[in-house]
Amino acid sequence: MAKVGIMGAGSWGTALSLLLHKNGHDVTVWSINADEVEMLSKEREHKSKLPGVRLPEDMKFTTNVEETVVGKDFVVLAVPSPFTRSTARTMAPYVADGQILVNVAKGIEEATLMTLSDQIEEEIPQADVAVLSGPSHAEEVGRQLPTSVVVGAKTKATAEYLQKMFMNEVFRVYTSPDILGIELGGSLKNVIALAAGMADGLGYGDNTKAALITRGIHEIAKLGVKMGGTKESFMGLTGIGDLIVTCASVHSRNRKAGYLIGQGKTMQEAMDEVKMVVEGVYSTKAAVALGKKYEVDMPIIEQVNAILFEGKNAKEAVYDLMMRKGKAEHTAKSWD
Ligand SMILES: NC(=O)C1=CN([C@@H]2O[C@H](COP(=O)(O)OP(=O)(O)OC[C@H]3O[C@@H](n4cnc5c(N)ncnc54)[C@H](OP(=O)(O)O)[C@@H]3O)[C@@H](O)[C@H]2O)C=CC1
Ligand SMILES: O=C(CO)COP(=O)(O)O
Repeated sequence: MAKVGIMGAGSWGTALSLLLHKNGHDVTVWSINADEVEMLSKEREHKSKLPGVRLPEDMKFTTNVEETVVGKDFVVLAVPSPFTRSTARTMAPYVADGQILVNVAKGIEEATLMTLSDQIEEEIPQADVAVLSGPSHAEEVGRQLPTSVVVGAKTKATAEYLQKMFMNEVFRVYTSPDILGIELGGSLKNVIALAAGMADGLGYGDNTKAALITRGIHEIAKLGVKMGGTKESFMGLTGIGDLIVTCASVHSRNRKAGYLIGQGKTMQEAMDEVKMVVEGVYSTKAAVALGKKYEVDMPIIEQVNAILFEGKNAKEAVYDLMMRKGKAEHTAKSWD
């Protein structure tokens, strides 16, 4: 049995707490919100974020960071990306040399263009930072529906240790050394999922969605490989796998927000209606900036940015995408 701390009691933190508890671990969950801690301690269910999922009586909830970090075999960071750095900073004094921290959030810091694991390392240099990502909606993990994800770590030993800690008969965990590729796939897919939702909101069909998914992963992989990620990660669970589930699932917050925007709501109205974090909104500007920095053309992501932040109409954005100059699908083979 391991001692585990979970930073964040949103839908993902709650679902992973239950999974780790079911695996026999001793679980302490932190939230910044005292009301949330009181509610979870009393009701043993997160009615607004993970309804219908019963949490065990011996799971501890607290607002105390020290209690969640000190003496734990590993700590999971499950706060939305805009709060990753501030949360890591509050944890830093309590993290031991070599203590394993697993980031499960998906985002890129807009101001620095840093991945979340890089931010955590900057704030907590003594930590052994790993990531867990893949197609894994909290609602389905909470209901124990078969799910497969990837753990990325700097050493094989840490990756295999975490694989053992998280894995069970309904949660299959693969390992990978490609932390960068995993994190880029997980954050950039949210931008494409917003686009897929917008297409649904506009009343477009399955053909449109298939095109967005296929050309979307093309954009993500082009940028990701140029930044140093491995192509296989973008073609795997943390790339195309997560992109498919986020573009298609009724559970996706990004798809839902995109749908509402496609129906004519503003970005703020859509975010307010979804009520949970819409990470793609935060990753879009960073994705555009990375595209510019690495000189990678990312037309879908650029159109999402124009819709979200420049007031462009979603229908007009689709028209502009369709009417770009004709081009070859890829350059892997030519007539020459
Ligand atoms: N939900 C899912 O299915 C999955 C989510 N993820 C990723 O996990 C991350 C967390 O998402 P999710 O659990 O869905 O988010 P939720 O919106 O469900 O929860 C967010 C949590 O963050 C808390 N919070 C608010 N402000 C702060 C702050 N300043 N510092 C720290 N915490 C704060 C919220 O508290 P309060 O309620 O008081 O606002 C809430 O408990 C995201 O990056 C997401 O992409 C990854 C895979 C699956
Ligand atoms: O990353 C996720 C599933 O793997 C969750 O996506 P959403 O944030 O769009 O719900």
